[in-house]
Amino acid sequence: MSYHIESADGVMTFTIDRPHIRNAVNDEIIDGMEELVRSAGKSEVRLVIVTAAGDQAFCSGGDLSVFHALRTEEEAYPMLKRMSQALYALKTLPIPVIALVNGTAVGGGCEIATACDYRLVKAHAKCGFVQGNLVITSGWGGGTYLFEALQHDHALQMLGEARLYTADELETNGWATKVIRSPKDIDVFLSQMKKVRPEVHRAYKEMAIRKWKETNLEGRVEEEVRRCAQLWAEDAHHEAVDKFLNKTNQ
Ligand SMILES: CC[C@@H](C(=O)O)C(=O)SCCNC(=O)CCNC(=O)[C@H](O)C(C)(C)COP(=O)(O)OP(=O)(O)OC[C@H]1O[C@@H](n2cnc3c(N)ncnc32)[C@H](O)[C@@H]1OP(=O)(O)O
Repeated sequence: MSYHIESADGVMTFTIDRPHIRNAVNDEIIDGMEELVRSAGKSEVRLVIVTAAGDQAFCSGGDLSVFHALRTEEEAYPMLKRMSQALYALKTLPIPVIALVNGTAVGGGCEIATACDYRLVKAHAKCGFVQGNLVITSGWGGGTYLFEALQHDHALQMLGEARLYTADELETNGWATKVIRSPKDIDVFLSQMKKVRPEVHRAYKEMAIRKWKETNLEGRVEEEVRRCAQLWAEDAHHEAVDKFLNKTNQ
């Protein structure tokens, strides 16, 4: 199984489990994300954690060895759309959602983390919206969410530079809620949240969701998905992915 969903004490944890391929997202993980957002709707769940197996990677984005078979805009769009819908559902869950970024997050991995309310980033993790190196944009809604989360110039810079940022840089630009230097830091963060009753967290999350609905967040994500699908079909994108898969990009 490429993922696990566990529940304890009102906390539902989704773990991507493909460490050999840096926790890249395949169709099964998209199934899992859909299962997560369905299950997390239950009233006994008070917060969600999204993380991954091992300490090397949180997620390396879409599994290029699988999704490179999608050649045209018409073929790429359904995959991008489906994951974007799962992440929109994750983002608009009526409870806090925490990305526990246990290692490197790139491409769609950064999009998953950006769809969450909080990003707890382990000190050794490097993260970046590297899609530009593949001559595409973000395509799961993460670019749109980044403009919501960060000051405009910091978001545009992170997307446009297409490079890995250190955890300290991510704290400075506002992407990391907190840099995790020891397991105790996670416990402190969670116990502070648990001191406040779940209905209060829900009420605050409703405020954010109201704003996102009023500003047509879903429609803006759809534009992002469509633009990415167009770029996906270009030769320059396929050549860049060929280079990555054939290890000839250095
Ligand atoms: C599809 C949606 C789109 C979006 O909307 O955003 C995307 O997500 S596009 C994908 C963007 N992702 C990338 O470009 C990731 C590229 N990967 C890397 O840059 C690096 O692998 C890493 C994540 C920085 C990790 O580096 P390192 O620790 O040095 O590991 P390796 O590079 O040796 O990787 C180990 C192994 O895993 C394979 N791998 C890694 N990421 C992917 C991936 N996204 N898809 C497919 N395969 C991936 C890599 O090829 C290695 O394979 P082997 O050599 O066969 O062991």
